Amino acid sequence: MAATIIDGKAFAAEVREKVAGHVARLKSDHGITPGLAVVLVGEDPASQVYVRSKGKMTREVGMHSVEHKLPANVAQDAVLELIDTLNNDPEIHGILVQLPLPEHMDEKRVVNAVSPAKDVDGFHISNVGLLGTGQKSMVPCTPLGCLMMLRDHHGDLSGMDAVVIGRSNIVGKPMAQLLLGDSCTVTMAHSRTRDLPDVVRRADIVVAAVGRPEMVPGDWIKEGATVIDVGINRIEVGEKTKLVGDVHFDSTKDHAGAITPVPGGVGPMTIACLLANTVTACCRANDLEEPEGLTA
Ligand SMILES: Nc1nc(=O)c2c([nH]1)NC[C@@H]1CN(c3ccc(C(=O)N[C@@H](CCC(=O)O)C(=O)O)cc3)C=[N+]21
Repeated sequence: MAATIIDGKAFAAEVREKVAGHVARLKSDHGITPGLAVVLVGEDPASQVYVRSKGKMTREVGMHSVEHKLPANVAQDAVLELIDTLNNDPEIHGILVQLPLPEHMDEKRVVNAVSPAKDVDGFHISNVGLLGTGQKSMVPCTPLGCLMMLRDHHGDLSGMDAVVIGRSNIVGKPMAQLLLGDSCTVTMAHSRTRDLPDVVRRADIVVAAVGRPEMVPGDWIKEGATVIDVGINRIEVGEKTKLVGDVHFDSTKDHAGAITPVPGGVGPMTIACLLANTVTACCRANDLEEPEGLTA
């Protein structure tokens, strides 16, 4: 059976439209404009592209958008100072520090300097702990976007067998927590997992988040399973480059139940969830009821 292609691009546009509605309501009813600050250190061209598209979409939904670009050789203390200023700025409800940071910086220290209430990436240890204990938190954007697509496709995920491939702090681990929260039976697989193909073959839901182009072949995927491909890998094909996921799409698309494409799957949802998290943070900061369906 041919898989349903889960259109992350269209879904993300719907999420952004919902966000725009809440932004309009916050402005008209409360005189509040949600604000997002993005901090970019260094000149990595790929990072610059993401930051630009984030800024554009932030403005499109009517939010206040600020970008801080710092040179790669900036002192860590200057970044910490900027974060402190943003933490205390009442017009800013969300702060994102683009990762990775240059080598000379202590990434944990910088990430944990962001006020947990404004931590729209959900990377601060307080938010990690809250998510891990099932308490209200800021939820990392990529796993949140994956969860939204899974809920939309399946409704209830309860009792489903989910395998997450990849154990990163930004995707794999929080993804597993969210799936557990929705009562899946969760297996975390990684580079040392024995018999990875057989582990993946059990899964009703496969989330691939390893960052290795097309490493999951179609014959690892159970007939009818749902495949969420988090990988965004740029590979060379002859003279050109193209984007591929962590899953080999062509060998999977004919027997999976559903699959997210790359591009146009998880990526656009990640940005939409960043905007959703900013609205959520803004509502919480102002003791207003937060929108339904935009958080875990
Ligand atoms: N603190 C932090 N938070 C992040 O969320 C974060 C980060 N740092 N560092 C960099 C990565 C990367 N990232 C992407 C988001 C959307 C697309 C996206 O929308 N991609 C398009 C394709 C874009 C293209 O054509 O290049 C797609 O998949 O359809 C890609 C990559 C967020 N990141």
